[in-house]
Amino acid sequence: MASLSLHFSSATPFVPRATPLNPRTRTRTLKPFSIRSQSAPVLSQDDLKRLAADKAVESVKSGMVLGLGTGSTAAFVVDKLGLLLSTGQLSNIVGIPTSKRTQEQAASLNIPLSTLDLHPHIDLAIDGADEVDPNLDLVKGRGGALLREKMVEAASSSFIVVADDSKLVSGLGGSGLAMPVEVVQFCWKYNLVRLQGLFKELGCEAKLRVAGDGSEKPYVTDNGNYIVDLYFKNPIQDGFAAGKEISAMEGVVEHGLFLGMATSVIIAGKTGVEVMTK
Ligand SMILES: O=C(CO)[C@H](O)[C@H](O)COP(=O)(O)O
Repeated sequence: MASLSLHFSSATPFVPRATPLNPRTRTRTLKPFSIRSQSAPVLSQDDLKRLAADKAVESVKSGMVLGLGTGSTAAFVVDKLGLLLSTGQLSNIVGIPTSKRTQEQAASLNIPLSTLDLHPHIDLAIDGADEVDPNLDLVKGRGGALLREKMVEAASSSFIVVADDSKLVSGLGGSGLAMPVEVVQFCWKYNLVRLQGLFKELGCEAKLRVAGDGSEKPYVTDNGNYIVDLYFKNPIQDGFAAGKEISAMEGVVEHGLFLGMATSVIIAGKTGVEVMTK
């Protein structure tokens, strides 16, 4: 894995510099930049998300078919695309949204939209993530859009992930937050119990996601399914094996392990923006 770092401050311009191979991670920082700085600005988490989003949108060219992700970071990407289209800095873009939420946001910004049926080959998808490990493998879907996200991102020639540095983990499932599995409504409890049993040794607790509107009603995805959230005490050792076993369960529609899919990950942290590539 290689990475590109942008260290920011209130001063400009960026000044290219060389970085050595990191012996611990065996990664090299590519095309790095440092900055003549006085003091670093204080950035909120939303600032970081926007920085990552803006950096990713630099890869968008007029005429592209784009996968539009879901979530608060992806929403900054959609906002920026809307702005660049409205000012004529981009043109002839077609967006394939990964959720009804994103579809509504993009439509409100006059971004032309289409579907995977009409555009089965996507040039570039940009989306957020819930966890990013050192191999650029991901957990996604805490926003509930994992099925459409996986379909759209799998159909994309490039997939750029945008996130703030709170999403970095050393092993997937290691954040202690949910790893979602989309299941059909029919006998969801049967699958919840089976999923929990599958990961017994990782101290897994499985919970049905609720709507979050104050009621105990289940959360229903854009595809009419439920989500079982898996909480792990210990990280998943072999994501591919885990994904295969989850997918083999009848009634499981999709899981939130996005393995070998990201072509690069843009991470914004308090000290800069890092672009990690394989
Ligand atoms: O997978 C997702 C939605 O299904 C999101 O990309 C993920 O949850 C990250 O969201 P956010 O940018 O709001 O932290």
